[in-house]
Amino acid sequence: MVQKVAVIGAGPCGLSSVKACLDEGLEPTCFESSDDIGGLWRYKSQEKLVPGRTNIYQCVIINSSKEMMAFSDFPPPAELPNSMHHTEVLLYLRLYAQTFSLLQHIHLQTKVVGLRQRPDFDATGQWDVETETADGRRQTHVFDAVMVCTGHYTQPHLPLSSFPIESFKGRYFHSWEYRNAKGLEGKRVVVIGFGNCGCDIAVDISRVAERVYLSTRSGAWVVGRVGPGGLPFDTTWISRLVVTLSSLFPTWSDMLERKLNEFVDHKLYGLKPKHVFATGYNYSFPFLPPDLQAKSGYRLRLYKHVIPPTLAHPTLAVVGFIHGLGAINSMAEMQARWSTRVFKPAEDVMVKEIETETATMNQFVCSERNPLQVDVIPYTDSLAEQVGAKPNILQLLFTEPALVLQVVLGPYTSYQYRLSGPGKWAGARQAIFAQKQRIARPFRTRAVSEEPG
Ligand SMILES: Cc1cc2nc3c(=O)[nH]c(=O)nc-3n(C[C@H](O)[C@H](O)[C@H](O)COP(=O)(O)OP(=O)(O)OC[C@H]3O[C@@H](n4cnc5c(N)ncnc54)[C@H](O)[C@@H]3O)c2cc1C
Repeated sequence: MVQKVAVIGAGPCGLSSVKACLDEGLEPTCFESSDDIGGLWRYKSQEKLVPGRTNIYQCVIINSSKEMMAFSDFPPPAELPNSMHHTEVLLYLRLYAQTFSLLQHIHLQTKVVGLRQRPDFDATGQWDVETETADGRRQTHVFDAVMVCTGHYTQPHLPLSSFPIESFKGRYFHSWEYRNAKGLEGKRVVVIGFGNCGCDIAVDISRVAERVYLSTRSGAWVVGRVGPGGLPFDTTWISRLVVTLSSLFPTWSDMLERKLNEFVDHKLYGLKPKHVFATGYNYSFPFLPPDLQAKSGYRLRLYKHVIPPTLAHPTLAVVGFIHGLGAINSMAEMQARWSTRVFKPAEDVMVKEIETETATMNQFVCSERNPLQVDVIPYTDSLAEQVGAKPNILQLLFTEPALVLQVVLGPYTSYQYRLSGPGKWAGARQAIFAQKQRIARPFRTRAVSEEPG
């Protein structure tokens, strides 16, 4: 029977996994390679960047809302703004960890360097987890189950093979390295990539640079956080503007061969540009057994995006390795709750579902560049249904009409998944109306923006 669970990583997904284990009466031990919790949400200054670790830039503000980022049983304090700065997300995560006494289960500066099925895995489902502490001490521990919560923004994807970059004399770097616009004052900068990071960074640099070009392969809609007159958002069609050198030319490589030299030779603008590659990330699990590795750019073959279907026991869960429109936290929290109560249908059932789902998503949402996408609500609902936590809107309509209005008309939040079934939180109703209440906890702890990495 599963009792001892290793949780790898103490970012948002690791924290909610530790909590899910505790809720189910399991014994979690969380290994975190850095010296603090918070994962991606701990901003590190340039000199503290460690290859293989997640990073954010100084200006990161969440791209959803604080209610969408909330865990289902922990509404963010009313004092926090709707569009939280990364320091406030970190604060929220610290409060979450403190409130549910998660810290005592976390071993900091302890990196997982190996994960192997034990020789008697077919009988026991157990794993050998090899860890290394900051002072180089290695240890192997036996666990009944493992939850991998290591994030996936650690390995910058630099598409240099499409760029004759050797002939480019300006400076270039990936958004992973970007901290702030310092050093870009008065420069001409090309930001390549039109995702969240690309847009954020282009805006940030535009405050000090002489000119910023944002490069995209295709047009897109841009939705502002606040529109004119305080309306919630404003939409602007970004045509294939300058934005893009690549739109001037059919392919990216053409673009660089023909245009970059002009930049570099100062013919076009008379200044060397800088390039910021906001071109996404590769992913891998360096410590996983080879048969469970996935090729970058491919969807992992995981049942419910969590469990490898081919293992004799469902004792390995990958949490938070997907994304969709919205926040990761609530989806990942549901994955954690689901995997701690794991059940295992026959292998062929899992494989069939993976194939059907992959085909559907490839048709509508995913691409080779974006293979981790899911349809958030149906996906989270499907997990919730299996742990008995899917909200029954019809029933709620009679018992909690105000709540239904919030669930149906309000922002997509995770509170609705604590309304019934196991793990039901008595305060879920209050959580829905969290904006109106204050949390009786010291809120103004240290707002951390610079931390040791
Ligand atoms: C710039 C940027 C902005 C974002 N903005 C948003 C947003 O607004 N809203 C949103 O929902 N999401 C956003 N995201 C996505 C973000 O990744 C998730 O919100 C969230 O941080 C994922 O949590 P995680 O726990 O999976 O990973 P992480 O936060 O990356 O944490 C992983 C942890 O695992 C540890 N770890 C890794 N390997 C090991 C190992 N071998 N042994 C031990 N520990 C290990 C790491 O040190 C780290 O602490 C953003 C991402 C980026 C890059």
